[in-house]
Amino acid sequence: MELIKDLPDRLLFAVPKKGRLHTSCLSLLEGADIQFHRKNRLDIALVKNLPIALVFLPAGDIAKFVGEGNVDLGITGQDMVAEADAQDKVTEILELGFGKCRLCVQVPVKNGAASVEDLVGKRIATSFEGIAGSFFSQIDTKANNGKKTELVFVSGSVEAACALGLADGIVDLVESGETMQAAGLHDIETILSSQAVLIASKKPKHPELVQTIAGRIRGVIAAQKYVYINYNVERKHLKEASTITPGRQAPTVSPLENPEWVAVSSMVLKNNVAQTMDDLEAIGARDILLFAIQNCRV
Ligand SMILES: Nc1ncnc2c1ncn2[C@@H]1O[C@H](COP(=O)(O)OP(=O)(O)OP(=O)(O)O)[C@@H](O)[C@H]1O
Ligand SMILES: O=P(O)(O)OC[C@H]1O[C@H](OP(=O)(O)OP(=O)(O)O)[C@H](O)[C@@H]1O
Ligand SMILES: [Mg+2]
Repeated sequence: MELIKDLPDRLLFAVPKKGRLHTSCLSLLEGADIQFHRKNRLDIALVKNLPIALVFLPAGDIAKFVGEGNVDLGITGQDMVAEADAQDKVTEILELGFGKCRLCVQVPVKNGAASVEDLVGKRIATSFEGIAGSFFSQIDTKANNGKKTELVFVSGSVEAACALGLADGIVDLVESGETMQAAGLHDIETILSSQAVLIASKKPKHPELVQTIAGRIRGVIAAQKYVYINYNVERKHLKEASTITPGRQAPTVSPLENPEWVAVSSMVLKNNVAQTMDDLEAIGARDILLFAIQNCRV
């Protein structure tokens, strides 16, 4: 009760209460120094060091709450935003780099349809009724043979539907493809690609705090993407070095006691860093050091 009384003054931030996005969201909140204690079974937690309350909701409902302005901020999948038909009702602030997957039309490998056009008039099992519905209504219209594809709603374990005789194809998420393959299915079309996103209400009640949190989370994401590199190189190779490590604005160049040499430091993308170090070595750079970035604002 004490808790509910406190809510009106706080920014409400919706976070998936379980499932695929939950753990990554918690580490993002930790990285952004959003401190809270969640009581057992309680879906609301007051943040200790900011006027925020976290609301733990099913990922599938978060776009709706943000879109209607019930909460100012939320984290969910882009697929969920599309399924809630909320793309125009929310502002997508930031892609978060986790929860990456594709929403695909899948059919049995053995004797399944060869294309989505072959599924016209047949049955499709899915938990994405909105997206699959508009996708197949377009396919039906194009086919123009009077047949309508039938959607069968299932809330989970969608891949089982074909083997159980419930459907001729499914629309569901694929990440590694393991679940799809294990069920004897393969994908014949990708409807959309998705990842987790930070979304905000179009009319937030606490616009300044939205910016503060967005800035913090942006910093955590950037820190995960970049590393900091430091090396010495002969001044005559500085131009090539600057091309290899251009940094976000420009590399920092510091003089050394030996005037023919300079020290260079720069932020570089983590996913390409081995190649970057190879390229630096190839132009004679020495003492190449790599540092993790704990947090940043860029
Ligand atoms: N295998 C996956 N790999 C990556 N991201 C995924 C995967 N499955 C789902 N997601 C992402 O996570 C979001 C939430 O999915 P999740 O499976 O946690 O919820 P759910 O299926 O509604 O509930 P639950 O599976 O807990 O009953 C999806 O909308 C999608 O954006
Ligand atoms: O390509 P993969 O890496 O195998 O991942 C895809 C699976 O992950 C999700 O299911 P989840 O585990 O959430 O189970 P659910 O069917 O109960 O939602 C999704 O619905 C797929 O079934
Ligand atoms: Mg799931």
